[in-house]
Amino acid sequence: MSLPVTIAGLSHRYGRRLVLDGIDLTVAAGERVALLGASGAGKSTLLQIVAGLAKPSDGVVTIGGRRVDAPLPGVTMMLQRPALLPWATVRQNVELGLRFSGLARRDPDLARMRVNTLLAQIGLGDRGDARPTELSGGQQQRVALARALAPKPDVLLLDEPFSALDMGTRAALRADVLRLATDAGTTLILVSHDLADAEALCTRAVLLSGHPGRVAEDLAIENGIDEATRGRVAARLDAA
Ligand SMILES: Nc1ncnc2c1ncn2[C@@H]1O[C@H](COP(=O)(O)OP(=O)(O)OP(=O)(O)O)[C@@H](O)[C@H]1O
Repeated sequence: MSLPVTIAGLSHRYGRRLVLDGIDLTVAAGERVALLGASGAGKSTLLQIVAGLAKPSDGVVTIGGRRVDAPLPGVTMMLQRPALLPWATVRQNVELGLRFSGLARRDPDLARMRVNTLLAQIGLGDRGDARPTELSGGQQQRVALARALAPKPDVLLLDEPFSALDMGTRAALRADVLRLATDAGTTLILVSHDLADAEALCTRAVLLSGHPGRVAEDLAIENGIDEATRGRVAARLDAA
């Protein structure tokens, strides 16, 4: 299942500093949207609020009609650094996603099968017993992706998940995310300051201008973008 995300009249302050101002944004069920903006535009703050990890100063976020004021089941987040448990195996790290969802307890056989399938899909079918430290950075990020996708989330939130990776690994992981998210019809919100990430994964790009972050442009990108738009977006992303 996939669910719509609605952000209405959202503003956020850290202390007295306004970092997000009057954000209105609706992401349809199954839609894949990139949130782009220069460093400090408030992208991560907005994603954390959508994840229920922070409360906005003003405004409301709903997912599937349900108001978000704490993390909701069915919503998973993947960060720039994989944050795997170093003492647990690759398999146990992926299973963790299912413990939170309750599937591991309800149906251990199905849970085991799902973990095996995911490990095979990310090319680590034979590394389930390895520790994260025995894997490369790209492989660790794949495990984090498998963990985020294991509970078959309705909404997947990605915060710069590719930025620590080299170009080859980045392209491969983007392809993994795209395949797994489209197969499941997952609603996806990707935070990035890289237009190429957005073009690889998303059908729509929302640009935040900075200080405070406001929606500056909302672009359909699924059929590519023209050079003038590309230049304008690049200039905005470079603006610190
Ligand atoms: N916990 C915090 N306390 C105070 N200020 C914060 C906190 N987190 C972020 N900020 C500030 O809020 C603003 C927005 O930060 P945020 O991390 O959301 O931006 P971003 O667009 O994700 O940036 P980047 O691309 O560099 O990660 C920045 O000016 C940042 O310094």
